[in-house]
Parts: sequence; C-alpha cells; structure tokens
Amino acid sequence: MSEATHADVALNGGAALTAEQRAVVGHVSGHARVAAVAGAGKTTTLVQRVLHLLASGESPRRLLVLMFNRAARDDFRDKLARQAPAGVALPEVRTFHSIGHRLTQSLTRWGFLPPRQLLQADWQHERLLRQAVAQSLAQADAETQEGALEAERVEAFAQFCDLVKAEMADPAALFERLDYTPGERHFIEAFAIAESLLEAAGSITYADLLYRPLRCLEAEPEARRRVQGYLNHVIVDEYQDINESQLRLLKLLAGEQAQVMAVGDANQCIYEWRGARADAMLVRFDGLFGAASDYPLSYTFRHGHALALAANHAIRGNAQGSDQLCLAAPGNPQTRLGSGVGAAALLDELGRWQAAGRRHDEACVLVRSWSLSVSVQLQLLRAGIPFRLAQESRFVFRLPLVQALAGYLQLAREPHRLQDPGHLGLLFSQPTTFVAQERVRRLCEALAATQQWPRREDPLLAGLKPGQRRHLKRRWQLLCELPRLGNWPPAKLLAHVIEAIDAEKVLRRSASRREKADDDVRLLDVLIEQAGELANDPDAFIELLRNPVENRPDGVLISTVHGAKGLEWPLVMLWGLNEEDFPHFSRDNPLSPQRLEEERRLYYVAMTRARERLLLLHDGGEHRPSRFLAESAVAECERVGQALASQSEASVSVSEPALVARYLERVGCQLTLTPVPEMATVAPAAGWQVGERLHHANFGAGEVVVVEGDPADPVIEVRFEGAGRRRLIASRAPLARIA
Ligand SMILES: Nc1ncnc2c1ncn2[C@@H]1O[C@H](COP(=O)(O)OP(=O)(O)OP(=O)(O)O)[C@@H](O)[C@H]1O
Repeated sequence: MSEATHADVALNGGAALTAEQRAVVGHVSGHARVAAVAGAGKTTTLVQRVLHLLASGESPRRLLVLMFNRAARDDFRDKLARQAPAGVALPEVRTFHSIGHRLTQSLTRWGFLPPRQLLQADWQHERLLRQAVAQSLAQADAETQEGALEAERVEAFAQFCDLVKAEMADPAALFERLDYTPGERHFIEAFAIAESLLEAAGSITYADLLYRPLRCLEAEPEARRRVQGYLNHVIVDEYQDINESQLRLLKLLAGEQAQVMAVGDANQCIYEWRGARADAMLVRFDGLFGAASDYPLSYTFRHGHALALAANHAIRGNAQGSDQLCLAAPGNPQTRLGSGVGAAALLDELGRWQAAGRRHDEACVLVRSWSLSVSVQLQLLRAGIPFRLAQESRFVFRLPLVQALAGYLQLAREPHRLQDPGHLGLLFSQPTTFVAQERVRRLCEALAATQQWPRREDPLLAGLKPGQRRHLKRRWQLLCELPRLGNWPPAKLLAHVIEAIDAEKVLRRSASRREKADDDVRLLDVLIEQAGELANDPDAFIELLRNPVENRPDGVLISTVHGAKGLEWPLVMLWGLNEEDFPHFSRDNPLSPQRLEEERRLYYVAMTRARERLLLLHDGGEHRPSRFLAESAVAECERVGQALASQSEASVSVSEPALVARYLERVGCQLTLTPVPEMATVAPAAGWQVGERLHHANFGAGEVVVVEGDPADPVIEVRFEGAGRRRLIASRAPLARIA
C-alpha cells in the first residue's frame, strides 16, 4: 500500500489515519515496538496493519494476532472482518490461553504430553486444593489446619498456584519474593502436592493451558521443532501487561523467523502483582528479541487537552516508564476536570448530569479497591440512584463480613435471635474464630437451646486449643451482652463489636496477603463512618445493609480501576483519592518506591478513562487527600484547557511551565504561560495569617480570609481565584504558601 493509500483509509466517521498510525501500518521489516497512549486507536491501526500485510502478499496463515483477553479478541475480529475486502482470508486472532489450549491438543496428539482433562467446575478445583492444603499440614495442630482451610485462604492458595505458573517460577522463590505471611508457608509444599493430585486425577487447571505446553516445549527440542517456523508476523496487544509464561510462549512461537510487533503503554502496566513487568516494553524487549523500530501513537481520540495535560502531569513522577506525552486529537470532546470532597460532591455531580439530560449508565465510579466502594454503594442506595457493580459478589450486603456485622446490630435490636442457631452460626463464623464450621454449627445449636456456655469437660469443646476456646467464649459473651445495648447509636455499637471481638487483629491474622487484610480493615472503618452518618437510627442502618438490591443495567457502574482496563465512559468519578487508599499503603504494608510507581500507573489508567468529564474525589475523612491530586495539577490543567478552547489571549499561570509548553508545542497551540509564584514546598499546618496567599493543589491560588479554631490545627477560609470561597482544615489540605 502506498503512503497516499494509507492516508485515504476512511475510518469511522470518515476520519483518516494519522501520520503516526500510518507509520505503524507501513512498518517495513524487523521487530517493532508501538508505544500507544490510552485511547490512541490501537485496534484501528492494527487492523489496518494486518490488511496492509495481506495486501502486500503475506499469507494469512503466517500471521498471528494475540490479544489480552476474549473481549479484546472479539472486538478485533469484528473490526477486521468489517474492514477487510470481501472474500479475503483473514489471519487468526487469539488470546494466549486459546493458543495454549491448541498447543496442548497438538502436543498430546503427537505423544509429548499425556492426555488430561480441564477441571470444568470450580468446586472440583477447590476440593483438590483443599486436599493439597490438608495434606501439607498433616502434622500441624487442628487450629492451624482449620485456619488454613478457611475459604479465603484456600482462594489465596489458588492464586499462589496460578502465579507460580504464570511466572514459571520456583514456588519457594516466589513465596519469598511476594508478601506472604509466615502462616502461609505451607503453600510451597501444598503446590507440589496439588500438582501430584492433578496428575493422578488426569486433570489440569486453567493456568495449565499455558504452563504445561510451555514446559514441554522448553524441555523437548523435537516438540519445539514441530511448532516453530510457521509464522512471519506476530502482533501482540497490551504488551506491557503480559506475564512471563506469555512472554516465553511468544518467544517460542516467533522463533528466529517471525517479526514481532509489540503494542502497549509502559505507563499503563498495572498487573505487576499478576506477573507483568514494568520494564517489559522498554528494556526486556531488546533482551528477548533484539533491536526493534520504535513507533509512538501519541494522540488520544478519547478526551480533551485538560485531561491529557493532567495525565501527563500525574505520570511524570515515575522514574521508570516512558516519557511519551499523551496528546489530545483535535476533534476530541473538551473534557472538563474537577475535584471535590465527600459523597455529597459525587451525588451533586450525578444530579447535574441527569439534569443535563444525560443517563446514569454513561457514568462510572472508579475505586482503587472494593472496600472503598462500600460508602459509594450505601450513599447511592440512600439517594435511590440505580447502580451496578462490575463484580456482583461485591455488593455490600453480600459480603460475609458485612452480613455478620448487620447481624450483630440486629441481635442488639431483636434479643430473641439469641435462640436462633442459624443467626448464631453467622455471628460465630464472621470474623473467623479459627474453628471448623461443623464444630461451630454444633456449638451454636447447643447455645441456642441452652443459652449457657458449655462446661469445661463438655465434648463440644473437646480437643480445642486454649486460644480457640478463648475466642469462642469471648464471642458468646459479646452476643449475650448485645441485647442490653439495643439503644446505642449504630456507629457506637459497631465500634464496640469490632473492639470486643478484636476484629482488626483477627482479620489481619486470617488474611493471607497484607493487602487483603488492609482491605478488610478499611471496610470496618468505612462501615463505622457510614453508620455515623445515619446517626441514631439503627433499624435504618440494618435495613440498608440487608437491602436486597440487584445490578441495575441502567445504573451508574461501579468498578475497580483494574476492571476498567481498556474501557471508557463519558463521565468518570474517581472515588477514594485519600492517602493510604490510593496510593494504597498501611503501617504493615509500606509504600516502596516501586509500589508507588505501580499505584501511580494505576491512577494514570483511572483518569484516562473519561471522555467528557472527570471528577476526582477524596472522602474528607481522616486520611489526607491523595498526593496524586496535587501531582496532577487539576485546576491548572482545567484552566489551560479552557484557555485553549476559548482561544483566550490572557496568560495562564502554571506550576510546570516546561511541561505545558512542550505539550502546547506538540499540539501546535499557543498560550502565554506564567510560572506560579515561588512556593514553599510544604506548608506547615499552623501559623496561617489572614491575607496570606497560598496555592491549593486542586483549587489553585487564593487568599486566606478567616483563621479560626485550634491555633495548632486551624480551620481556614480561603477565597480562591477560580474556585470561590472554601473552608479547609489546614492540616489536611494540599496547600503550599506563596512566598
Ligand atoms: N485517525 C483517527 N482519527 C479519528 N478517530 C480515530 C482515529 N483512529 C482511531 N480513532 C477513533 O478512536 C476510537 C478508539 O479507536 P479503537 O477502537 O481503534 O481503539 P482501541 O484499540 O479500542 O483503543 P485504545 O487505543 O484505547 O486501546 C474509535 O472511535 C476510533 O474510531
């Protein structure tokens, strides 16, 4: 295809490929790396690349396109089929797992692998894992065994096994590298046992679809010989997030002959915890495949200048990553940026959205982790706004811990529940008492019938460790106390329950990963906060927690940032921008420089999901606003965006003039920029004077008009140039003094 023909390729809406896109399509020979910002029209470009190769005489059988997941694969297949001339044979578009599946079949047919069946049902897989855990702890005491067989910990073991396979790692080395607690040491041996059990049963897991053929191919030169040499071109999407086993499979399939085109964005690598490597695009590619031609796709077709600029500000704090600028293409919507505090700001935004004639299902609330969504869910429920969850099991009332906490409150209001064995069973199982379920069930039946704690020698308690007995008895004492506390406000009651059962300690002990423990503990905080907002009405709170709502297809979507990969919405509200929540860290789980960079990439992915409106929200609670808010200079970028849209001649003050100037030059626009006046890097909380000038990360420049309250921790009122008057707790706000 000639240059002129590429330029003429009509896209949806009659647009033509950009020069950068055309360069990718027409890449001549050798390996290629395509660095594509979010929303750069990768699919459009790669479809044209495939058509170009076919038109140049390449056989479709010698071409393979590898996509990250099934949804992306289906989208690519559809677009390719629609754009291809009628009757043209098309190449295969596959996911890594489907390639693995087919290789498994071939290797089995050729006799390199013994035949095995994929475990179809989850329960079969779970049963096998439980067996492996039990065998690995055969010598341990009953308490340890029972704790290790709790559903969550078996699930964590399942993830460990998958990760060993995804990373082609030695289980012991992986265990050391990742943040597992000493109570999980049995994972290493249990992995080996699970492998033997799978072999004996003639079964494989989903992860084996890649792991088994890959191990076979790496060990058997003859098997390798039979699968290599067929391909001339392999195109791989989302290259930044592929893991070690996928990478090795790619290397094997490509062999010495195929040209690899890796497409991705180093700044969007968000699956390090699943085996992806942040340096895959930039450093490791050369090591694996040799020299490559580099192509940028710098223009996004998703959002406007303000958001592109804010995203560029946000990601520049990362040392590891690409310094590619994300540029807004000329016809994009003029995305408006805003920031706010608390659920009221979120509800107001949705109200305005609806009043402007827009639909709820055009909006998405993104959270760093599911526990943060709980307050949003409860607020939307109270406000009667329909919503849906990307994972239905995350509905607040379906979380076992939430059901149990509602159950404790309910017992306080309805004492007869002390005679209900089912209700007692719920309260004895969440949070865990580290005792086997069957035994808890028998104990609850006896307690419901007798209302008495069994005597020391009672068979119901036989064989229990002193620690287990203590846990159980303390729980029963709390349950007997609750009916007397029925008039307490729900927040106080919840706090009392949580303290009496030592919930934080129990949750930390029972979770396999520190991050999971943080999430559970955060859930407790969020629930107490929410209970506090409902003041003195325990019944209303119980009812809210037990609300049988279902996903509403016409509702606002709530998703984690990971779940939003590759997606976009007209309105995106990013909730939970608080230090410790996003970036996520805690005392037990501190933020290493590497983890901070991964959190920042996750934030970058989150903000670049919006098309027309992005609202960044911190919850106004005890955690300070996230550093990412300040880093993305939202107010400044919004002002630059507005100045560009109105072609204003006035100067705009920005704190990173070099970055903004570089951006403007790249998009061919002009503005007069003035640097924000000299600022102290960090403003101390105290010592504010009326009349002082300051800079707020979100609201921009302003002047202090009132100082009141505790002089060591004052509340100040500020008149902002662009954001009106605001009252702020000085110690919690992202402020800098203007010298
Ligand atoms: N050169 C172009 N001019 C105008 N619009 C374009 C161009 N290239 C792509 N687009 C538009 O950008 C949008 C996203 O494109 P596409 O579906 O190809 O990208 P994607 O692969 O889904 O997105 P991403 O780049 O985020 O992975 C589509 O609406 C597409 O029509």
